[in-house]
Amino acid sequence: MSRPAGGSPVLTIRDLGITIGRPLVHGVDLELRAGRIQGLAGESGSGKTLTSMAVLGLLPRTATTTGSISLAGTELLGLTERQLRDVRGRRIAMVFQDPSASLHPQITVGQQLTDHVRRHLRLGRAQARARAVELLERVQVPAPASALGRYPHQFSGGQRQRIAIAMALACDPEVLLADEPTTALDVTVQAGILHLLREVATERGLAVLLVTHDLGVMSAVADDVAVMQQGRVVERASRAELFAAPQHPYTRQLLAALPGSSLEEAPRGL
Ligand SMILES: Nc1ncnc2c1ncn2[C@@H]1O[C@H](COP(=O)(O)OP(=O)(O)OP(=O)(O)O)[C@@H](O)[C@H]1O
Repeated sequence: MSRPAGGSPVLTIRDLGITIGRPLVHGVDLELRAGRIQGLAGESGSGKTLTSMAVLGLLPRTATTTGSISLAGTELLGLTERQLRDVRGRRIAMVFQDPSASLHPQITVGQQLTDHVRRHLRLGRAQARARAVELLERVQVPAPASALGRYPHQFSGGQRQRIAIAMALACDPEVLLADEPTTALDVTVQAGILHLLREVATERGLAVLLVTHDLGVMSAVADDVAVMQQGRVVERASRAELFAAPQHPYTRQLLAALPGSSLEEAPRGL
């Protein structure tokens, strides 16, 4: 598949509004670019997950949306469920906080990976198996060929998240949505997963949206960061700018909460 050049826009969100009973997300603009990691930060309830669910067409039926979400020129808002199924998993993949959300507990890892690539890429059995081994190798799961015969619970949490990333990469998507992908993991394991996301984004020209409440995670890998508060983007900047000179009081407050932050003296309760 031909890939957009590094840095070119892949997914554009314009003036996104989401209402579920009441307005919850207001006028969000975001641009995901090939090979770059766009961070979306903000405290619990600020609208990060709703924004990424809108991209996947996974909002509750009672939700109404306004604005535009465009994937390489195709408008996603308003697609039928059938059309969305073609986009989801194949062109836009996702990784969640809990890898179990993407892995079936009673089906071997090999079966899940090969089913996924056979369904979406129409590969034969042997080709699908070769692709599964290659994917597990890429995400550095040890002994990939024998890993195919094991069940998700036979792996550690960090390895399970690597397998979930392999599933996400299986169909060579253009966009990866990662919602709190390291929140459930030990700190030592977190760094490895973030490093892997960084590598695959760069080598595959993948446009990544990294949703997290944790600015420590953000500072490790995001190229650009948008900060949400109460359903709005209140600040956007490159990672370097955001951490060196946060402009919005809410961003300063989030940064001050980081352990070892030099902003610990920043005003609170804003
Ligand atoms: N299905 C729903 N029906 C009604 N309100 C919802 C629904 N889903 C989310 N909300 C509300 O929308 C707001 C934003 O939620 P969202 O899950 O996007 O926040 P978040 O920033 O991702 O937080 P968290 O990190 O806790 O997931 C919250 O006030 C939440 O209560």
